[in-house]
Amino acid sequence: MTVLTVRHVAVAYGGRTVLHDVSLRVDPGEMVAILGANGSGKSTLVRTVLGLVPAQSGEIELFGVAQRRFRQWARVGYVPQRIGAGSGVPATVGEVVASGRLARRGVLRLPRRADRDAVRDALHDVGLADRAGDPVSTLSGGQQQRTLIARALAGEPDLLILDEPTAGVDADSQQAFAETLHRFRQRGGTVVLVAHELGPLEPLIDRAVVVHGGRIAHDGPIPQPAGHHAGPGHDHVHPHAMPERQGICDWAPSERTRTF
Ligand SMILES: Nc1ncnc2c1ncn2[C@@H]1O[C@H](COP(=O)(O)OP(=O)(O)OP(=O)(O)O)[C@@H](O)[C@H]1O
Repeated sequence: MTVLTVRHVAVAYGGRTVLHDVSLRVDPGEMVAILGANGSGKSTLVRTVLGLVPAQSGEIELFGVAQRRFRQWARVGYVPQRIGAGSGVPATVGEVVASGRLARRGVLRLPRRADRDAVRDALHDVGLADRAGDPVSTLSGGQQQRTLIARALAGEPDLLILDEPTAGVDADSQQAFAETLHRFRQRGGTVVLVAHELGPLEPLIDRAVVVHGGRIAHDGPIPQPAGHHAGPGHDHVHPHAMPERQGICDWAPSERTRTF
């Protein structure tokens, strides 16, 4: 069973189509990066998967169930594009992370030991166990982002969807984040990650999907930015041999695209 299947999906905002005939499949345990230039449609794709934006046509399935019939949203953790976890909210780190348990325990039931354990483990996982009592506003941007990731992890999701989680995040937090995702995957989790730069996450990525102009331009190994032929990840994929595909974005697609 696939974790996520997107078939021939189109999405429009106010009559303007921004995703055209998008198909994508994510299998259990995979870590898939969605790459592409600003405005290419990456966030729209994940927001559509989550049901936050309606699809005009096509089909989406989560864990083998059609999205319109899917009810197990607690199995999906989502970290949106940076919103600033502390913006105007006087909550502590521990409170923000505990809010990630609500979908699991229900609003009307008091937290049980399993809830408290999940919050503690998630805080520990992102390296913020000693900051649980601090107001989120006193944290650095990277620590705030880690708080949001801990909130998603506290819900013990099977699928984690992250939109630009490391954008503008300090190197320490990026490294801590990579280790967190590695552990999540070792526990059997599946990850879909929207990113501009992969940085320390690159070794964890199984497959890259490049979105260009609202279409999937590549689905396969991580494309190496043109000119990086001597880089350690270079395996003789030559994007410059495909003039029609050059200049798509920072990520030059390779010819080894995956079809399904
Ligand atoms: N709520 C909205 N209403 C109208 N147009 C939108 C909306 N959200 C995004 N768009 C437009 O849809 C297109 C795709 O945007 P989207 O945010 O999905 O791209 P992206 O690849 O995630 O870009 P970025 O990296 O800048 O977040 C862009 O042209 C954007 O201006």
